[in-house]
Order: sequence, then C-alpha cells, then structure tokens
Amino acid sequence: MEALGWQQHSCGLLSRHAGVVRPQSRPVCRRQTANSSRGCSSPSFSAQRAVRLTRPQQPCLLQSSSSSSKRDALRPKRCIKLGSSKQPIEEVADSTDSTNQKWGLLQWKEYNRPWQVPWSGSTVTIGMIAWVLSFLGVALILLPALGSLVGIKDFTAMSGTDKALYALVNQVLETLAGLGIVYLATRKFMPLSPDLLRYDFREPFAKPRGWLAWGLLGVLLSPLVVGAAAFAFSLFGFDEVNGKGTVDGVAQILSLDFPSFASLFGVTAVLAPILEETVFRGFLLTSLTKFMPTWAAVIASSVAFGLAHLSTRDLPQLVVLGTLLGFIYVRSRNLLSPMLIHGVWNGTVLTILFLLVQSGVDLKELFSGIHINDMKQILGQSVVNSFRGSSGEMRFQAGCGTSTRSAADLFPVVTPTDRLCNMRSRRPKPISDRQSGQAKRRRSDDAEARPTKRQKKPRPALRGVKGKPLWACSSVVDRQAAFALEKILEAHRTKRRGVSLKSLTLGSNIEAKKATFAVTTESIKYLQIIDAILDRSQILKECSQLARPSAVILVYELLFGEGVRAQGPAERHVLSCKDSLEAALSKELEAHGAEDVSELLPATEESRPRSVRVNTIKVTKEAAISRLQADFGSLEPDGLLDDVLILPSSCALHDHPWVKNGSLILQSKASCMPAQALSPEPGWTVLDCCAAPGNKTTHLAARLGNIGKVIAVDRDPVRFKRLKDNAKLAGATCIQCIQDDFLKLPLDTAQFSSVDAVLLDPSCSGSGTAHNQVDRLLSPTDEVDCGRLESLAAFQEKALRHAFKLPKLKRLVYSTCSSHSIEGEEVIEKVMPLANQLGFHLEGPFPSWHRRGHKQFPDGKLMVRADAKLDRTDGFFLALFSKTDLENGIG
Ligand SMILES: C[S@@+](CC[C@H](N)C(=O)[O-])C[C@H]1O[C@@H](n2cnc3c(N)ncnc32)[C@H](O)[C@@H]1O
Repeated sequence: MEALGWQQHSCGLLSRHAGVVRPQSRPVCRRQTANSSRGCSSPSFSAQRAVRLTRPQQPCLLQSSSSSSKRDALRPKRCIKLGSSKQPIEEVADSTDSTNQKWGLLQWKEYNRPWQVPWSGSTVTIGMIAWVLSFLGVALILLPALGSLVGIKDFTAMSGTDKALYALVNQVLETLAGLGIVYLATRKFMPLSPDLLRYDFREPFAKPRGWLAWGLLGVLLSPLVVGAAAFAFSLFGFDEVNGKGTVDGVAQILSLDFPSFASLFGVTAVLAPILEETVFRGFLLTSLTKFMPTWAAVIASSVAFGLAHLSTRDLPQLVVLGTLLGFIYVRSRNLLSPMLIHGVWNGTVLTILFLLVQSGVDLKELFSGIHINDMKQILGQSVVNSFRGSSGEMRFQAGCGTSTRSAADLFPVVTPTDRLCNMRSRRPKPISDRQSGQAKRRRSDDAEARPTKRQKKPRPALRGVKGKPLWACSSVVDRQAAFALEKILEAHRTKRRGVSLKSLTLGSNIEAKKATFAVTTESIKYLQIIDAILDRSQILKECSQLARPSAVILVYELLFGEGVRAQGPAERHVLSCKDSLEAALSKELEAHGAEDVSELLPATEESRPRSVRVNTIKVTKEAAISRLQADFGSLEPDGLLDDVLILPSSCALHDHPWVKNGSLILQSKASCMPAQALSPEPGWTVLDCCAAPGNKTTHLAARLGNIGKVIAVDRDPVRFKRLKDNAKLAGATCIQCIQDDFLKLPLDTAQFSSVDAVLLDPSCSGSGTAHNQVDRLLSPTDEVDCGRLESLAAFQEKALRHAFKLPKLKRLVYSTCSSHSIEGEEVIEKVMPLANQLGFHLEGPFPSWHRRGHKQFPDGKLMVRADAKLDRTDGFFLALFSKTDLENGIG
C-alpha cells in the first residue's frame, strides 16, 4: 500500500470531502484506477469516495449514490471485493486531499500518487487525436488559408517581424483550439475533482502543494536535469542525430526588433506552456494514471510531449524536461507549476537568442551550419565557460576567422508550432566563408564523419559499362561532393535551372556541409585542369568502374587538396595512378607556359581582396579601422573611395559582429562608386530608382549624413523586404521605401518636385559579377545571350529617359555591373541628345581612376569602368550627368 503511495487518514475526513454519508468501517477498493480486474471498473468512481478500510472482515462495499451532488448521482452502485479478510484494509487516500500528503523533495512515494479520473480510455484517445488534428490543421491549413486571404502568399518572403507575428497568431489559434478540445472532452464530467485541470493561484507556498514553491524548484532543477541528460546522451552517441532542433525554428524567425521578440515571447513563454501543460500534463498524464502507475504515466506523457515537437534532435532533452514537468505536477497538483517552469525555460532560451542577435550574431547562419557533433564541443566549452563565468556565447576557431555558437543550441525551445511555421521556409543557408584554406582546415574536423542513421547517402552513380557497380568514394565528404558535382554538370549540360550548388551541398541530408561545399566548389574551380589531366593520364580508360565525377574529386584531393587515403577501390586506383597524374599535371602546366597551377585557375571571388564599406551613420572610419585592425591585422583604406576599407582575401567578414549590426557593409569597391560620384549634399532629396537590396541606398543615406531624404523604389516584393530590412539595419532613418514600378511613377508631378538627384542602377546582365557564379566556373567562355541583353538595354534606356522627367533634377548617376557596352556606353549615347536638350552634360567623375569608358565612344573618357579581372573588383560601368548651369556651384 505504501509503495503505491497511499496514506492512511480518517473516514471522517472522507465524509467531509465527499458529502457522502457512509459507515466509516465499510470496505472500499484500495485502488480505483487500475481496478477493472479487481471489480472496480467504474470510470466515474470518485476520488472523493476513496477510502481505506480500517476494519477487516468486510468483503464488500455497496457504494452510496445518495450524494446530493450531480456527479454522485451519476455514479453506479458497485460492489468491491477485497483480498484476504485477514488483511487490514485501510482507507484509500483521497487524491484531492492534501492533508495526508507529505511535503519534501525526497518523499519518493509522493511522486507516484495517481489521479482519480472520471473519463474513459476512449475519451483520452479521441481527445488526443482531436488535438493532433487541430494542431496540424491550424498550422498547415487554417492559418495559411487565412494568410492567403490577407495577401500572404509566401511565408519565406515575410520579414522577421511579420513571421514572428504570424507565429503568434498561429499559437493563439492553436491554444484556443487545444483548450477547446480538452474542455469538450471533459465537459460532461464536470464539475471535476479539484485536482484535475487545476489552475489555482491561491496559496502559492502552502505545504504540501504550493504551486509556486514547486514551480520555482522545477525552474532551478530544469537546466541541471536537461543539461545532465544532454551530456549523458552525447556520451552515448545520441548527438550523432542530425537535423533541425526546436531552437532552430525560432532562430530562423527572431530578428533584431523588439516586436519580433515580444511576439515570440508570447508564443514560447506564455501560450505554448498554457496549451502544452493543459494537454500533456493536465489531460494526458492524469488520464494515463488510470491505466498505469503514475511514474509510467509521467514518462509516457513526456514521450508524447517530446514527439509532438517534431524534432528528433531534441527528443531526448524534451522527454527529460517533460518528465521533470510531470513529476512536479504530480506533487503540486496544480498546472500553474509546470506552466511556470515551461514558460521560464522557453523565455530564458528565447532571451539568450535575442541577446545573441543584439550582439551581432546571425542566428540563421549560426543554426544552419552547426553539425550535431559540435554539441559535445559546445557542452564541454559551456561547462568550462560557466566555471570561468562567461556568457552563453562562445567562439570557435574556424580557420582564419571565428564563428560564434551559442550554448542555447543545446536546449530546445519547448513549443512545436514554430517548427510547423518553419517547415514552410526551409532553405539552404548561405555559408559565409568560402576560403579554400579555411574549408580545408575545417574539413579535417568533419571529413571522417561517418554517415548518421538519418543521413541519406548520395547514391553512387548506378552501374558501370559492364554492369558492374561503380565505385563510390569512401569518405563521406568526397562521396557527397562527387554526387553534387555530377548533378551540377548534368544541369549545366542540359541547361536545367533550379539545381544549385548550395542546395546540393548544404541541404539537410548532407553530412559535414561546409566541407562538402568547399570540396565541391574547389573541384569545380580546378575542373578544366583536372579534365585535361584525366584525359592525358587516361586513368578512366583503364578502369570502367570509376565514374568521372568521383575521379575529379579524388584527383582534386590528391593533387590540390588534402590527399587521398587508400580506403576503398576508387581511392586505391587513383593512388596507383599518382605518378601518371602528376606527370599529366606537369605537361599541362608546360603546355600553358605556367609555373604554378594557380595561374590557370579562373579568377574567383575568393582570390580578391575583400572590400568593406564603413557605415558612417553608425561608426566612424577611424573606429572601423581600429576594430578591423584588431581583428584581422592588416587592412588599408581605399585610395579612391572615402569610406571603403580593403582587407586581405583570407578575412572572413560575413560573421563579423559589425557586419551583423550594420556598422560595416560588405560591398564591392566598384559598387561604392555611384554614391560617391553623385555626392548628394546633406538636406537633398535623392531618388534611388531601382534600389533593392539597398547597398547603394544606404550608402546615399550615409553620404547625406542621414539628413535629407532618400526615396528608394523597387518593384520586386522579395527584394523590397530586403531593402527595408537593410535600411533599418543601417540605421538610415532618412530612407523612404516605395514598392512600385519606377517606370510608372509620375515623376513630373508635385510629389517628386523636391528631388535633387537620381541614382539609377537598373537590372542588368550582371556580367561584371559573373566571377561569383558557378556557371562561370563551369564555362569561362564569354557566351552572351544577345536577345536578353537587348531587352535589358531597352529597359535601361527607358528608365534613364523617365528619370530625366524630374523637374528639379541637378545630378544623375547611371550605373550597371555589366561589362557590355550595350548596357553602358550605348545607353548613354542614345540618351545624350535628350540630356543635352534638358541642360545636362556628362561630368567625368573620379578623374584619377584609370579605367574609363570604351574608347570607341566619343564620350567614353567621361565615363568610368572597372574590370573584374584587372581591377580585382566587380566589373562596372558608371556615368554622371550634371546640370550645366549648376556646374560651378557643385565643384
Ligand atoms: C541591380 S539591382 C539594384 C541593386 C541596388 N542598387 C543595390 O546597390 O543594392 C536592380 C533592381 O532593380 C529592380 N527593378 C527592375 N525593374 C524595376 C522597375 N521597373 N521598377 C523598380 N525597380 C525595378 C530589381 O527588382 C532590382 O532589385
């Protein structure tokens, strides 16, 4: 009896509670919940009538139904047989009664105290199924339908704040639906026993059930219990499980602004705890005590709770946390206790994430690139840090740069709904540092990573010529890289769109993503040389089982990468051909008159110096120089552009906190020329006609000193969001964004009569930035789509003519990142007569800059060009028109 957690108490107490007049010595079933086999099968058997017998020899109790209460009236009379008549039978503890309960954390028997639940198993089953359906229905059907009614078509296109608001509305609906279902399931049994579905703020510290006392105890215990569990799981290798965690979902949404934080706080720290504690603890756990011991019900409901969060990665921690919540609830009998723990847990994790965002960490980047193997390292380091008293943020050495990762990643955010929201927004995330050196060093960490159970191995390329299976590379990274390469080459050959290097190498099923991305990119860079080496050495002819993509990857590894180990047949074959491969490389170098292979590589972004623009709205140039010098050592101010700094190509800037908080803007030197050429004066109104994503717009705002106005126009909704976000991040309050077709703006009306200057940077072929594109690496010849170029040039000319309609225009910069004169000099030449007629002339900006417009155009020397290869920046074109009569005033 004791083991079951029952306590002895007087029958008088029973009578008081139940209001049932009953002989105090009558025998009653000692455990009414697991009672059908013992003759006590009533689903409505009231807890308040539970008694232990104080007198033996009574084999049967005819329970009274004479209660004045409606509930008692519904109860059937029943006969309960008991064991040996010699066995003392005691009164069964009333589960609602606290006087017989013992206070204290170590009162183990108290953790096994069941509830007396009046509803049946089918009510529980139907209730839980209804909840699951409502949970999925709201998030996947109802809300998207409501969203489309109010014009939300693409969740991924929403800003961080809008996504957070969306998640809040989702959670409000989920909570209402969930609570409604629990109400409907239990309604006919009302009024319920006082300890069922109890939310009672009274007596927060009263022994033995003070809800706040138990809640606070749980708050203290939760990080210890979950942290210890995470550590234990990692020792047993559960951290090999890859995939999204609940925290990732929130991280994808959380942005810098307070509304986003407040909405997510409402979701995770208030609504989710109310809903989930009601469903999993209040309804499911209590119901399960009817069919199993209380401890088992706690664990079973926690497993259900964990599974509902749809994250394999977080399942263990969620189950452990759910178990803690369950046992606390068993002790307090008040749902406010687990709600408090749940809310504090989620609120704390969210606040840590928010503080990380505030301090410049990009959570999307942070959570997209973390391999679960890092968990051990993060945990180990968080333990070390906690001894050192540092914050939850820590730095990991990653090649030349550092990346920050949060200890918060260890802990799940306990709400499943944000995961559902984010299911609609899964995309491979950009990786920040692509330096091959970094990639190689990082690779040594994860190249040997074994495929996890969840990982789908890229299939080795089917069958060879004679039906023999083709050899796949043995290393996971090389195998994945070969698979990605095969797909990319195929897509390139068939001109199929939508196949991206990033999706093939950074997708959720890819192990060691960054290493895979790096090896694939590097192999593509070396592709032409490797192809030539393979042809010269004929190693593929000798072996029909080695497919070309695998051979390319292994030859890259052998000759230019980290080397090849004789792990499998593919590696052994390539190693056996090492001499002929090296000889073929020498011949190839000789044939091109090159001393080093680097001379034969296409120029790529990685080999260029990095340029960064100082956002003078937020920091001074001097402060930026000293910060970057401290972080990277060497840098130099650009000789031509006032606010541009040049750093070595090896510097990884994407993760830099000042880049994250908008103090520094990653912008090519060439792309910084237009705003400086325009030189708007503080107080002017400048129209940026094709503005998104806003690099030049924010530069204009900075040149204005944030005084005056920049009207930024873009018609593309997705890019327009980025424009608004970037303007906000840059702190450029003088920017006014308009989503519209620039060609349709009534520029000759009063609305635009205050515009002094125009920056027109229209859509173009982008041929000047092609060195950043994989296609360019695959076919470095200058293939040109003439039809496309002509239609772009027609738009550019139309836009330029339209801009000249502005009545008070003083200066206009036209720019494109194109190397083709059809999008540059020719456009200017066509518009020149109109410009002259309106009193404009071409002013030659940057007279000290050597590269001017193409010579065959008479005004070419007044225009500015940058060459992608020779000037080591983007290929670029720029022309500046200035109103003739104002020339002297502008200097
Ligand atoms: C080369 S990008 C501008 C880059 C931008 N100036 C910067 O530095 O960040 C060209 C932009 O023009 C926009 N665009 C194209 N046609 C447009 C039109 N008719 N009206 C407004 N924007 C247009 C495109 O959506 C695209 O964002």
